[in-house]
Amino acid sequence: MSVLTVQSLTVSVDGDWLVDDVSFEIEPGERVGLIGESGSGKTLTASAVMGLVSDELTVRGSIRLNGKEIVGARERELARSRGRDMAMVFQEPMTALNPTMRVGKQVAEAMLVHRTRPDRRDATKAAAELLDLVQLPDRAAKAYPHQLSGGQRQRVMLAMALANDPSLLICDEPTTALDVTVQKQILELILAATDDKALLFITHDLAVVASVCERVMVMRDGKIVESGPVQDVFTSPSHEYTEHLLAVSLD
Ligand SMILES: Nc1ncnc2c1ncn2[C@@H]1O[C@H](COP(=O)(O)OP(=O)(O)OP(=O)(O)O)[C@@H](O)[C@H]1O
Repeated sequence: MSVLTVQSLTVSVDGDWLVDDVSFEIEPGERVGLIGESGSGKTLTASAVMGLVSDELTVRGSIRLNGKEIVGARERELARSRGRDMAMVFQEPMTALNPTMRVGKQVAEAMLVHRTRPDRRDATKAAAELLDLVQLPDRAAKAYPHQLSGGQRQRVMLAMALANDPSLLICDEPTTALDVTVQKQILELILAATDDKALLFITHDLAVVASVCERVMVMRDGKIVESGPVQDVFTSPSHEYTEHLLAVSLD
């Protein structure tokens, strides 16, 4: 069974279609890239999957995570899945981290809130192991977010996202704000950590898609205009918009 099945997803505001009849599936262990120019609807698609679309927008269609419907689900149900069955890493970790809590504690809290660890002692130990997994030094657990570099903060976000071993990980431009060396390290961590998971990876960077994903979907004006194996789409695009994206990325 697919981890994620999206069928005829639309997101609209006042009759404007921001996401327009989008359908796709992601299997366990599959890494799928979502590319497209700014404003094409990539983040909205991911937000709809996470059940995080703001109230003024209307979401229609079906999004099933491990068979469970997300569209129309109650906030309580969604909150139970978010951070446990599905997790998301954003471009700017500062907005997702609590500035007043040491990062080790934040990672532990991610587990305690979902009761995937029996007690705080156990969660603290697991948090230290996760921070080690994302190659942060031991002392990082005691740091506040502002005391870490952008790359280190993104490692914390990844540790938090992985804390409850979600079956779906969504990364939305996770490395865009980082320099090339750090970007490469974080991408390697994401690759290593998502071996058995479904990964939806949003980016502007086609080279990143080529190094991370097996399959890619190209979005334009809220629609998926082309999708397929990365190799096929990038070497012989069938849509003129994909050709355009490829040409722009080579500039
Ligand atoms: N709450 C909202 N109300 C109205 N329009 C919105 C809202 N949220 C997003 N949009 C619009 O929906 C469109 C798609 O936005 P989205 O953030 O999904 O684009 P994106 O492809 O992720 O772009 P970027 O790469 O710049 O992040 C944009 O035109 C945006 O202005």
